[in-house]
Amino acid sequence: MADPSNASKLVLVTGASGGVGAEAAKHLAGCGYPVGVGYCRNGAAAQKVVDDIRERYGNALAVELDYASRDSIRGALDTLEKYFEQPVSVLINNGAIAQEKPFETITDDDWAHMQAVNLQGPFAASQEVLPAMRSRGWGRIINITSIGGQWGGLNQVHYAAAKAGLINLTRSLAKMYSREGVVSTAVAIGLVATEMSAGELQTSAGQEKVRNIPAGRMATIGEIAGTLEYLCSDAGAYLTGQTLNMNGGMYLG
Ligand SMILES: NC(=O)c1ccc[n+]([C@@H]2O[C@H](COP(=O)([O-])OP(=O)(O)OC[C@H]3O[C@@H](n4cnc5c(N)ncnc54)[C@H](O)[C@@H]3O)[C@@H](O)[C@H]2O)c1
Ligand SMILES: CC(C)C1=CC=C(C(=O)O)[C@@H](O)[C@H]1O
Repeated sequence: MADPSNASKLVLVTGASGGVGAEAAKHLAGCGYPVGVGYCRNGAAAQKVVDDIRERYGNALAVELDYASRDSIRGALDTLEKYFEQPVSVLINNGAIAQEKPFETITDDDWAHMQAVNLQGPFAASQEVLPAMRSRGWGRIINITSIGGQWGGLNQVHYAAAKAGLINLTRSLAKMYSREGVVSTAVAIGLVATEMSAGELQTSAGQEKVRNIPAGRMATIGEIAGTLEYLCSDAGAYLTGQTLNMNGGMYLG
């Protein structure tokens, strides 16, 4: 349900043209937050998310944001601040790439690009939003990470390493800024059916992985968005530096 006090808390969801990010953007708009819908390439899909939000809930704006470029991150934040007349109060670092390939064939460029998008991007975006959050004494940085970053990778070791880094970045941010009201958390997803997991889910190994999930199924994007709603709220203020395992029991660490 929409909370009127959320209107003064601008949310930016990166990589929100589809999948988890699009659902998160819509769900949080439904809670009364103004929402920046970040996209990297698919501007038309991001605009559809925005149109849907404007029709059903409130205000949203699509902004191009490529994690591989700090200028792009700065440009997106600038556009949002001008349009909504407030800085970003909730940053959801959701955008990411995946690349399935055997460890022996990962090149230096593959590794560097993976870290640039999946770890350096969230680092830079966090750095850029922090000054305004600190001066307001309220902020949320939520990093979408992966079970791969917890139990290690097999088919995408560089992805798993970047996602592990994101968990540690979350802890460091929490240690440094929670006292000032800027809370940092991570959500580690096990498996959810999106464009990212589509290839893996077509393989017999992927289907076996799903069969072995203790909950008996993958997460839904709605369940992940519901967790994000809690983390954005004031009720979630004391939950900082933690990684929430949205994995149906696949990993219990
Ligand atoms: N799908 C799964 O099973 C699964 C499992 C574990 C973790 N995750 C994580 O969930 C998050 C959402 O992924 P999804 O499953 O919705 O997949 P998705 O592929 O639909 O979404 C990823 C989004 O990131 C965007 N993106 C790609 N390159 C980018 C860049 N350079 N800068 C900014 N954004 C960029 C894409 O355009 C896309 O919109 C990701 O962080 C992913 O790592 C997903
Ligand atoms: C996307 C996700 C759950 C995932 C991460 C890491 C893998 C790996 O083998 O390195 C994949 O198996 C995949 O399940």
